[in-house]
Amino acid sequence: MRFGERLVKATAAHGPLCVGIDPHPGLLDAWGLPRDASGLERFALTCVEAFGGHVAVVKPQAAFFEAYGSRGVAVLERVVADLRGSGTLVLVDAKRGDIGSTMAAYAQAYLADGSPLAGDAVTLSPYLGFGSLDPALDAARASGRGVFVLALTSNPEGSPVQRATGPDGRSVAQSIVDQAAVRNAGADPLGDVGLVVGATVGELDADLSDLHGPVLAPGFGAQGATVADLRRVFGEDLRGVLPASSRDVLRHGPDSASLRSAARAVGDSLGL
Ligand SMILES: O=C(O)c1cc(=O)[nH]c(=O)n1[C@@H]1O[C@H](COP(=O)(O)O)[C@@H](O)[C@H]1O
Repeated sequence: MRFGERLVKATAAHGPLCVGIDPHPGLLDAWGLPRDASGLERFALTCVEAFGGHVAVVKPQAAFFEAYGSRGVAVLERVVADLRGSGTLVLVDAKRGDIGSTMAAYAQAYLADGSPLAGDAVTLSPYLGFGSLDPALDAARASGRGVFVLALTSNPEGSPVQRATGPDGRSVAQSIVDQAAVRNAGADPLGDVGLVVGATVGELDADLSDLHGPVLAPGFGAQGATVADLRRVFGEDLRGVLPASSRDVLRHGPDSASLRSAARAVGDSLGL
């Protein structure tokens, strides 16, 4: 089954919340874990126990694993495998983007069957040009996976770049939306090329109505965005929008039952 179809099924069963696994060093401290690969492993596997099979999508943030070298990457591989085994969709947040020929290697790592880092989808950065992502988009299509391309990010530094106007009068963000929409054309109910639009971005000034793809909306919780902000950004119809939260849920650890009920409470607060 294609990624878009699996996502629709997963959100129908569990609601649209995407929970992030972001093992910040400060969170390891707060959970009473050492700042090393063993602490990382305990943290990550507790998250797997808490969320696996209980939320639609889990998003491990690759940088926090890479920080511990090969042992950290091995933990990420285990997280990907265990979550997929539990039936939860895994969005590996690696924000990859490179010239096309190198992009093919990233696509092999994150989007090909048999690769230990390949979850169900990966985040991509389009700032070497949307077309440079083609090898990843092709690989995702071939293996039934998905991608989430940064369009309007949640950080304030993104805005001058992403809202800049190109020679054709469209904003950079709108041209990313439009190119993703071309890839999703004809997909029903949801295509496999998603976008990232921060819940904190305020006025959207981009038209998502032809996207036919999912939208990851990070910034919910710790970065200050609320349910009202989600509605301000996306309007009343939040179909296809996946609000994402990491620290606001993870601060309820290390008890896995408390983490799970925090995720449920945040999910319920969305009223979706
Ligand atoms: O692609 C992302 O996930 C992402 C895009 C964006 O615009 N802003 C953003 O915060 N993120 C990620 O979403 C997570 C947010 O974490 P919290 O602020 O703790 O909820 C981090 O892993 C960020 O890297």
